[in-house]
Amino acid sequence: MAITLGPNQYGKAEVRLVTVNRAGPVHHVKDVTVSTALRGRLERTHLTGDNADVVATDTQKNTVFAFAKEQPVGEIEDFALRLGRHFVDEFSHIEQARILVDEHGWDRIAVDGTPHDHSFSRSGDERRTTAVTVAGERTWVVSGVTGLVLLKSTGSEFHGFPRDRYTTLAETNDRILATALTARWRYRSGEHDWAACCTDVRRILLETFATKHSLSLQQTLYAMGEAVLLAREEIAEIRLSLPNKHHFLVDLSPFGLENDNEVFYAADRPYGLIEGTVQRENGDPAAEDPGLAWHTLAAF
Ligand SMILES: O=c1[nH]c(=O)c2[nH]c(=O)[nH]c2[nH]1
Repeated sequence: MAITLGPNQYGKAEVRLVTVNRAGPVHHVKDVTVSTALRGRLERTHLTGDNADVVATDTQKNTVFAFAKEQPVGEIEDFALRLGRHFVDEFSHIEQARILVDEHGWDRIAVDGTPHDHSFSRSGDERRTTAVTVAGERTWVVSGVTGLVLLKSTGSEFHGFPRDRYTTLAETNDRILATALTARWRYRSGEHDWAACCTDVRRILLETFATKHSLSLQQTLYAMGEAVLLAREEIAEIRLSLPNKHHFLVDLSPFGLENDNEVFYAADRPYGLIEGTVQRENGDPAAEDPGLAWHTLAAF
């Protein structure tokens, strides 16, 4: 039986990088987590242990820090594109680089109502993300937000689903709808105003979640994605992952109390997980291989 090396990649995962711009008395902090992954002609190290083609993961990590000094990090998409291009251009046996960057937000602490020059509080769990793939001359940018925790206390129903002998869920015309949203959108090829687009996508996602009367989380998912694609020409497709953070009405009848949709048990797990892609019908002719933009390795 012949055995061969399948798809592979390697890199440094989760480099924690913080930069401080000290150009003036008002400091600016950039806090990111960077993962690099390189692919290419890497048979030699796997098959023989000859490391002549291996850009050490330690070197990859150092490159992240050096790049952050040589030029301001700027938008995470631009930083990832610079890093990815460097690895592919610098090393002939490296054919693809995949750079993931998550940005952690810091808010200025207000002192007597005035934003402080150099003191910050963490913005919360929400993060802006990007996944850049550089393959030869081509690049793909998939950006997103994750950890966006949302809740609406009414305006959500769920009924009409099939009932079999295992079904116990009550139909409802008024429930809490809550989620911790992850959205990732693939840009059409080209340079875009990454920050402005991200801000607008986030606004659209929130406004649609708030205003769309929901008959299912699936319907809400589609409405959110559709609204983004209608508003932002530069986005080819958007993928959404919406855990259904169930809020169960507590039975207060043992205590002689009526629960008028006011007291809930917020369950931790299990949770429904609703995921989907919203895309343009005629595809994105600019992207020859959109799959490359998304995947890690099939096996992982
Ligand atoms: O919006 C929902 N979609 C489902 O598929 C589902 N399934 C379930 O039990 N509750 C819900 N809610």
